[in-house]
Amino acid sequence: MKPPHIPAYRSFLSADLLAELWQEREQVQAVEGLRIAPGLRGKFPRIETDEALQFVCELYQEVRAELNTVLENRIADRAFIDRETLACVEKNQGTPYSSPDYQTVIGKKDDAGRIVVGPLPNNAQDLKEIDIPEFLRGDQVTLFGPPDTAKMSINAMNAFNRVGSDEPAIVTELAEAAGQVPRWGADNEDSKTPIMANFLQACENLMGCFDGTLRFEDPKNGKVYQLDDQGLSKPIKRIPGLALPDGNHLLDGNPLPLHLVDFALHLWHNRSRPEALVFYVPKLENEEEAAYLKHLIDCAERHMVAMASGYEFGTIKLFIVFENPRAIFRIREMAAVLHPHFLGGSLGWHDFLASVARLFRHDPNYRIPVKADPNIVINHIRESHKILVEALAPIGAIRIGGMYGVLYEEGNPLSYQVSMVGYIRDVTTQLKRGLNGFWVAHPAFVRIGLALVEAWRRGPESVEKLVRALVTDEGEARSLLKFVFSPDAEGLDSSDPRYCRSVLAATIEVSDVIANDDPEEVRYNIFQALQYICDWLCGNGCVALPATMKTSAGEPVFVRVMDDLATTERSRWELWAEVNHGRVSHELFESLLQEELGFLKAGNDSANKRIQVSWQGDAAKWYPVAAQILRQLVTDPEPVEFATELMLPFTLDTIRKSALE
Ligand SMILES: CC(=O)SCCNC(=O)CCNC(=O)[C@H](O)C(C)(C)COP(=O)(O)OP(=O)(O)OC[C@H]1O[C@@H](n2cnc3c(N)ncnc32)[C@H](O)[C@@H]1OP(=O)(O)O
Ligand SMILES: O=CC(=O)O
Repeated sequence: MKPPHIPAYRSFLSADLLAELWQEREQVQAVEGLRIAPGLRGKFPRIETDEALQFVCELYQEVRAELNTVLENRIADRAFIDRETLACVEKNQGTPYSSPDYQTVIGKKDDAGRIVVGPLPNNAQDLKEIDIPEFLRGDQVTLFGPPDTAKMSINAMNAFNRVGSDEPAIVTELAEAAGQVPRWGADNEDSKTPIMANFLQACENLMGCFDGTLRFEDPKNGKVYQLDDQGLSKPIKRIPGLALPDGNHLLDGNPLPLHLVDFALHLWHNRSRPEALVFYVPKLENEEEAAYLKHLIDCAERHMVAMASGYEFGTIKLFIVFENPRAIFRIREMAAVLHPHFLGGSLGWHDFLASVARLFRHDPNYRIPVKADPNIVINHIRESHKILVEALAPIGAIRIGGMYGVLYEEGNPLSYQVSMVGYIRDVTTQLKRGLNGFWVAHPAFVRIGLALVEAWRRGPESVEKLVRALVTDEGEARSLLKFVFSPDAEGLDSSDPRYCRSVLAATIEVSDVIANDDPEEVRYNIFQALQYICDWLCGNGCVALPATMKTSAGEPVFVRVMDDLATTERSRWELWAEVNHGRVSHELFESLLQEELGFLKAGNDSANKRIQVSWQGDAAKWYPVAAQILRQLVTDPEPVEFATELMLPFTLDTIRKSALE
């Protein structure tokens, strides 16, 4: 038997499973050695053409050795991080967590002399000025969402024109006067269940967005969805991270890389539209990984130029999501490697905190900020935003903040108010830091976001007028305005020995919102993760889960919180740390898991605890699987790095069919 092309993929798809898949996949006559899941080509003949598949496979052959090196390095680097962290735990005996002498893996060198986590001593090399294409200049108010359905894609494209019936006049005035259109982060990553049909449908929907033909008639109510004539969002496609294989396209028995399949199919079909060739790249870790990406793009563009279609080198443009704790210290190096494709980057907090928690998993003193903390962006993502701006502003690159995900309940004024207060706090904080934009989860926040940026540009009078229109309670508005016009929270100076830890939000001893091991916090994380994983298994990678927040007077208010794979990874690493460092017993975890499963199964909502993902239909079959996956994620002493290592097989048709029988 031949060795696998990319052994790291075996942790997602076992050798036995791959052998089975290989037998049932259908041979593509035009491409030697390529087999595809039955039915896919028939369903998506426009996408899965012979020529496109030929291009995917040639590109893969050119880059696979380098990709393999990157993924093998990740494994070696994880092992180094874990070994060093355990050694630090020994050395730190008796040293308080807040002490400047407290040691971590940051700055430590491996046998090859590489600093695995942390800044390089000499990262001031000259960077070239970034040339932002005309169509991407301006404010970067970005709606995210999966392009899997035509309806959602059209709604995302038309977000600017979605004017609520009760939109305040000042929002209308500012949003229109801004002269900007939203961006749309067309997400093929954390808000999506990676079922191949979803990717191919998304590819087709995006083509329809670019050529203006996408249309949908909702069979439920006859409503027709089509693209507006003006004000359309600019789509930027987020491809999956490097770690994931694609079990649907197998070359000589090996799964192709999912990011490569998604990237190459999109490029192939949109090669004559430069506006379509802008991508968000998630979960990249350092300049070595950026070099792989550069190689992939160089090879891909060589093919494009050779086809003599007028294609120019450098057309592909990239935003990097600096959400990995290693990447945040290497922004300049990554920008340099990715020239001339690099446009800028974003930094949210969900994935960032989840991967920081993974990094520090063996340090029992490390505590992740709790999800309910309303000040995460303000207090914990402060230094990382500062680093992003300091690295990118001098070269004119675009810097984008993170996602605001607290949605209001329609028709509930208090819920609207609480959601707006959080939104305005996060947005104005990010604008104070010099960011050019941010992400939102739902179209209802797009025009308000554009209006906020325009008001900020105009000055305090406009900001106050807008805030008062959005937050009508006098007390709330007053304290919000005080916050908005105060300077940003103080951070640590970069000469402080704890600075790099503070960049990673790794300085918190106990959350002032709720302790991580409080049974209510544990219960919340279980309740959230069970519903999310179940919904993911059903095929919906993003869901708004019910939650309660408080007004500034302490009154509980019902809201909906955007949950995706990143927020669920955050929850499970928090649970893992509490259980594995012995602050929450296995028995307590298991009994809360059983109670939450019982609550979900009984389906009895209460006033302050509502169920979003009902135990019905397919979900009834997936809930027990979700519970087993969560148990494994939380209690395994050597947990998988990505939850998808356990979940990916459930995206494959054969396994889905037998699970649902
Ligand atoms: C941490 C990270 O990685 S962030 C990036 C990943 N996360 C995301 O991309 C978030 C994407 N957001 C979403 O998927 C959705 O907004 C959810 C799941 C959170 C909520 O969805 P729903 O509960 O269906 O929202 P709701 O019922 O309020 O939708 C109202 C309308 O807005 C539309 N809508 C809601 N969210 C979006 C969106 N993100 N893009 C486009 N349209 C949307 C719906 O299609 C619906 O349209 P309709 O009025 O024509 O029927
Ligand atoms: O990817 C974005 C995040 O907030 O995580």
